[in-house]
Amino acid sequence: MQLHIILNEYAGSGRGLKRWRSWQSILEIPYMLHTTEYRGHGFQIAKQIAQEAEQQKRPTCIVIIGGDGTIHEVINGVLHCGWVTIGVMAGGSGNDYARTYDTFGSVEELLHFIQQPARKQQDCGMVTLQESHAFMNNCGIGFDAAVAKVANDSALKRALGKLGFGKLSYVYYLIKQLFIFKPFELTITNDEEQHTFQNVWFATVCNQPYFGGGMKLSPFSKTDDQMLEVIVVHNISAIKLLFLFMTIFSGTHIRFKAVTQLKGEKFLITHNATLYCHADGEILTEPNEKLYFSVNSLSWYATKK
Ligand SMILES: Nc1ncnc2c1ncn2[C@@H]1O[C@H](COP(=O)(O)OP(=O)(O)OP(=O)(O)O)[C@@H](O)[C@H]1O
Repeated sequence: MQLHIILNEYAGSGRGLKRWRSWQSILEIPYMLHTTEYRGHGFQIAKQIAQEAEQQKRPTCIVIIGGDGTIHEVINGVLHCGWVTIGVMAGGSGNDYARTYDTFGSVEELLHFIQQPARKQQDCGMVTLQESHAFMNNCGIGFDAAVAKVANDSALKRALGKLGFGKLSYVYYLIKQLFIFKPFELTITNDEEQHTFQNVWFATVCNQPYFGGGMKLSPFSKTDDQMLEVIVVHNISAIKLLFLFMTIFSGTHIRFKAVTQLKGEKFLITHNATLYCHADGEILTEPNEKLYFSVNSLSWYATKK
């Protein structure tokens, strides 16, 4: 099995690079190292590796050292390539992928996989705006995407990240957005049924339970059931929303009236507001008044311990 490593040195404010350095000296098998040089580079590298694996019919493992954004890019590059298996060594800030999917915690675990490869076929969600994007964790519009957008663009996140407190910037921007964000009206069409919600803070479509660095937003989501769940948070004051966020860590928020959960293979979400949209925490820049969601069943392979 050919081994490629895709490293985002900047993930987790340098955590990815630190972990790779501790591995590098003891990884005594052949591998090819690719370092991402810009946003979107992970997709390009992975696509190239998948094309070569396909042409040469060669079993290939790509180990990603990075966070959810890098994983998102790489898996989008290898969808439907049966020759590639994705392994991850979590090196990001939020690491929601690593909370559900198997990851490598040591070089020994990676070597064991190379000797006896075991893998599992996984679903991903698809969101179509002008283009289609796959997401492994979740894709959402509204308040959470607005927080991600301002935090990711901020100098504060970079400064706190260097000190190891990157997550604090999200808390700061979350509280700030509570006073700025304007709830909106949203319609979800699912299996011929139409649901309209007023005063929506956010709507997130989930392929796995975790979101925002460990919040159990969609406790019943599974990555191999060919289904997606959408969580809508609506009709709640800003202060109560702050308390609701605290209950999301344990997954108990779904008991509240302000939280609606729908399950299906397909959803159409429409709105007329000006909103940000994210997929696995990466901001999508296309217009998003109409979002088509579907599940792309068993479309990629993850390593299995
Ligand atoms: N050399 C680079 N310079 C700038 N940005 C990069 C570079 N390489 C990758 N990126 C971008 O960095 C962003 C963040 O990466 P990633 O999500 O892996 O880390 P994180 O945000 O720390 O982790 P998490 O998403 O788990 O919180 C991604 O959008 C990725 O495209």
